[in-house]
Amino acid sequence: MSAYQREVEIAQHAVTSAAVLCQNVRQGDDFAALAKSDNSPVTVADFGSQAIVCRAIRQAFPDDLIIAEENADALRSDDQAELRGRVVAEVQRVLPGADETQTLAWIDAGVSRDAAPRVWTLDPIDGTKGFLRGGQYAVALGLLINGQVEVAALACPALDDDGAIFWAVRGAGAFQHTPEGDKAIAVTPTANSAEAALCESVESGHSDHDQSAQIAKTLEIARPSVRMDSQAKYAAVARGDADIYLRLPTRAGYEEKIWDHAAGYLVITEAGGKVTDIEGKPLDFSLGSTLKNNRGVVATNGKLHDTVIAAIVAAS
Ligand SMILES: Nc1ncnc2c1ncn2[C@@H]1O[C@H](COP(=O)(O)O)[C@@H](OP(=O)(O)O)[C@H]1O
Ligand SMILES: [Mg+2]
Ligand SMILES: [Mg+2]
Ligand SMILES: [Mg+2]
Repeated sequence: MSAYQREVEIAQHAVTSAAVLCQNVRQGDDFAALAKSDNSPVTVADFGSQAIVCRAIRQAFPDDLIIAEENADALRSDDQAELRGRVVAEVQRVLPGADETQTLAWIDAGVSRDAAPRVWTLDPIDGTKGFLRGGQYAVALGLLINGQVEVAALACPALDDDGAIFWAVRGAGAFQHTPEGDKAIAVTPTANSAEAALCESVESGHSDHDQSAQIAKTLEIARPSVRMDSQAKYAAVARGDADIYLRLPTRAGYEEKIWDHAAGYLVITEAGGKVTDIEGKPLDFSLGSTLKNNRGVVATNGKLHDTVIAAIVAAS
């Protein structure tokens, strides 16, 4: 039996169920968002997905901690009774018999923020803006042991025709789930930056598009950059659809959240690629909920990594 076999099974199953909930919501006629205190959106599906995944982890590994993006505070308030009811109803479509008290408690199982020897990190919907605009989004789950990402499960429900599920175990490879079984995935062999495909966020507030255009020019990249929401970008590089993912800081002081990167990081790394910050420093997942020792993120097929970092240094 390979290491973390049970964790992989639970994680894959959890993100798959959560992806069903998200697609159910997206296929409905109303998936309006609530604005959080930082003005970013959160939807019925973000809450529902977090409930589904946290419940699965709680059941299988009752002692594990979970650092997840959302919490149930807003849902508990009297003026959000309607939203709360819709979240519970969506959870019940996937888990018949679930009640309101359980649903809110499952969501709040993800409120850990501190580092721990064994802790999961969950983004119930990464790319909520993509989810809302009909673009890409992901359900991203990672297991950190002593600050290292050991297990990842990444569901991209809007990728390909029927969605795609990726998973990885440190030292054991990265895989895409298919009806015929799990298929190992690998990055491209591209070593000439002029032939590379670059991807970045759709949101210019999340990653500097002007600077990436400048870097693409330095690297003589001929193709226009592919803009895509969520950690689907990590999956794209991991399976060779793209060669480079740039996430260039738009404002000083923003700390990247671990749930935005842990799963994608392991999937690319195990597919043969490389992930660092914009200075080429390894991402440090050992510091709690943010990557406070890093700035931005650069993911590549590995072969192009040093060239890309050099181009970023030259551009800044
Ligand atoms: N100023 C900023 N810089 C970088 N990332 C940011 C940001 N503000 C928000 N984000 C993050 O960007 C994520 C989406 O990434 P992308 O733009 O690649 O799709 C958001 O995840 P959520 O959608 O889970 O909130 C959010 O955590
Ligand atoms: Mg968010
Ligand atoms: Mg996110
Ligand atoms: Mg999110």
